[in-house]
Amino acid sequence: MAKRDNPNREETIKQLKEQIREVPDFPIKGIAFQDIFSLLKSPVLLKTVINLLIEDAKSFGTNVDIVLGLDARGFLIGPSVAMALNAGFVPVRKGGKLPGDTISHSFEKEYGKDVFEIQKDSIEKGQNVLIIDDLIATGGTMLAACELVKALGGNLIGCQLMIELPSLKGIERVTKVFKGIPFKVLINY
Ligand SMILES: O=P(O)(O)OC[C@H]1O[C@H](OP(=O)(O)OP(=O)(O)O)[C@H](O)[C@@H]1O
Ligand SMILES: Nc1ncnc2[nH]cnc12
Repeated sequence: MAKRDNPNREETIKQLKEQIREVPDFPIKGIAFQDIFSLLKSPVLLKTVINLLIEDAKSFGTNVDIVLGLDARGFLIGPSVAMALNAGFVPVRKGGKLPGDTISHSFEKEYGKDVFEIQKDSIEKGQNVLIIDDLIATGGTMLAACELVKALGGNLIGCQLMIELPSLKGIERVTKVFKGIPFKVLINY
């Protein structure tokens, strides 16, 4: 959407950012944790942030078949965006949570190691997939999700975030591997 269609966008994003609480030394020492729950508890701001994410998702300009949400905070926003795009929702879950045949990918994030899983039949070959999560820090999490989409033969059309921590260069890391993949971010730090 062109800037003139939503002249208050920048101001609104600034207001959203002000409501995200920073918690020092969580979950481990040295991490400045950006807590989105201090924003989502407001009925007005919840609606605002979801509507802006929907606006961003539509601006990828490609028909999306599947919105892929990342465990767990990606689940808070993914289904609303999927509904607005008339797309389906598929979860990527932490290890051992999904029934049936799955594939997995290990990764490292800002504050530890983890493993992601996806159900083998959740994406059909060639389906257009948009990945959504609340935040990108080092990019380890998003990179793992991109690898899972690739392994299932999905057509990755983009990655969408509510928040980017640019100093950790996560987008740079992902786009080095998945060249040319577009990113959309609502709030930068
Ligand atoms: O860019 P990275 O350094 O990989 O970090 C980003 C990831 O870290 C957080 O998830 P977390 O694993 O804490 O899970 P949660 O959503 O269950 O809280 C966040 O929601 C992202 O998914
Ligand atoms: N600094 C941070 N705040 C919130 N979630 C995160 N995930 C990874 N790094 C994070």
